[in-house]
Amino acid sequence: MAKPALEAIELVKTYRGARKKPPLRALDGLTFHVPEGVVLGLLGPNGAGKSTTVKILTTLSRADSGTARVAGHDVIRDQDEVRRAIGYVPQKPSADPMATGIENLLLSGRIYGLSRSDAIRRATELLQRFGLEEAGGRQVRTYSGGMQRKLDVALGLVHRPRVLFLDEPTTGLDPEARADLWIEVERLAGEEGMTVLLTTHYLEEADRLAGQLAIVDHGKVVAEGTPEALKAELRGDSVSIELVDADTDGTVRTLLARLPGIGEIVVDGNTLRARVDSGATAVPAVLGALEEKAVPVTAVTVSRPSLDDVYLRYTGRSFRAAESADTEGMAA
Ligand SMILES: Nc1ncnc2c1ncn2[C@@H]1O[C@H](COP(=O)(O)OP(=O)(O)OP(=O)(O)O)[C@@H](O)[C@H]1O
Repeated sequence: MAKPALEAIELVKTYRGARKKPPLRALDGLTFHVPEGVVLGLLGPNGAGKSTTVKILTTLSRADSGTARVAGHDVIRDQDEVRRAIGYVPQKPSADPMATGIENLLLSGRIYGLSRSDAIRRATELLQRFGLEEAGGRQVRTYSGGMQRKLDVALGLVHRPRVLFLDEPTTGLDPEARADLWIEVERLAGEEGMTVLLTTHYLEEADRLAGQLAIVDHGKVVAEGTPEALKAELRGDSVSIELVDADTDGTVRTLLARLPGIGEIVVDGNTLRARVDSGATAVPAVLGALEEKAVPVTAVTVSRPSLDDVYLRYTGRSFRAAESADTEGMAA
């Protein structure tokens, strides 16, 4: 088997609680192994522990326990080797907004020890590759969000790293800019054999880009595999029922649970989701039962298993519910 380019073994990280709050265990035995040339997607809602993992693997933070290796180097013992082997594109923009695109790239190249002429060559090459040739001479503050993000990724590539870390690379981008970056990430892994660790809370992004997907929940990897394999493990169909009124007393849930071939019923506001052996036979039965009890329904949809269903299976809640629960938690 090929040597893993990335390894995280039983990582634990606890943050001290702010002002009388209890300590927070951000990572709770997180483990994964990624072969060279693979895009690992770390998928999880806000607060799942994705950024903490990236910080530990990029030597910016230390785990309380566990080990991690990047390109064969230990993140504690061989920090310099790890830093040389990696490119890191943080969540927040990293380019100097007052400098031009080319100035940012040149500075980065010089910091990584390239000669002036090599730095110019590399900067020109990267501007071209990311379609930023024309904008290269302009101050970065005049760039669109998508252009800034492309420059951030270009900055992470100046020294030709073997492993690239992209922390939520497309958050806040419009669909077109997101699609552009997806193509670029695919090219890096496909044509250049680069190993990429990408964190995301977009199911669609994980589905499209991840050669290997790790679903992270409460600081642990709860499911791992290719998106296709994870979806294929779920047999049958998913049924989603939109009710006019939320099922606050659980009547509808109980009603559905009695029907044959229906399981894993989850209530999410006005929506009930369930797994069924066959959508074609389950839907008439569901509609009949609801009609009998005069429960008004807005819509019923049947779909093949999605990553959201995979998430639901392994965490017991839908991805959307996990995201909004976390946002509420943060606001409290
Ligand atoms: N420096 C810190 N001090 C205290 N708590 C922290 C710190 N950094 C992260 N946390 C907490 O640790 C948990 C995991 O955070 P982390 O940023 O790793 O999650 P994430 O999955 O990357 O989320 P997001 O998608 O929002 O970036 C969260 O509850 C977060 O509030």
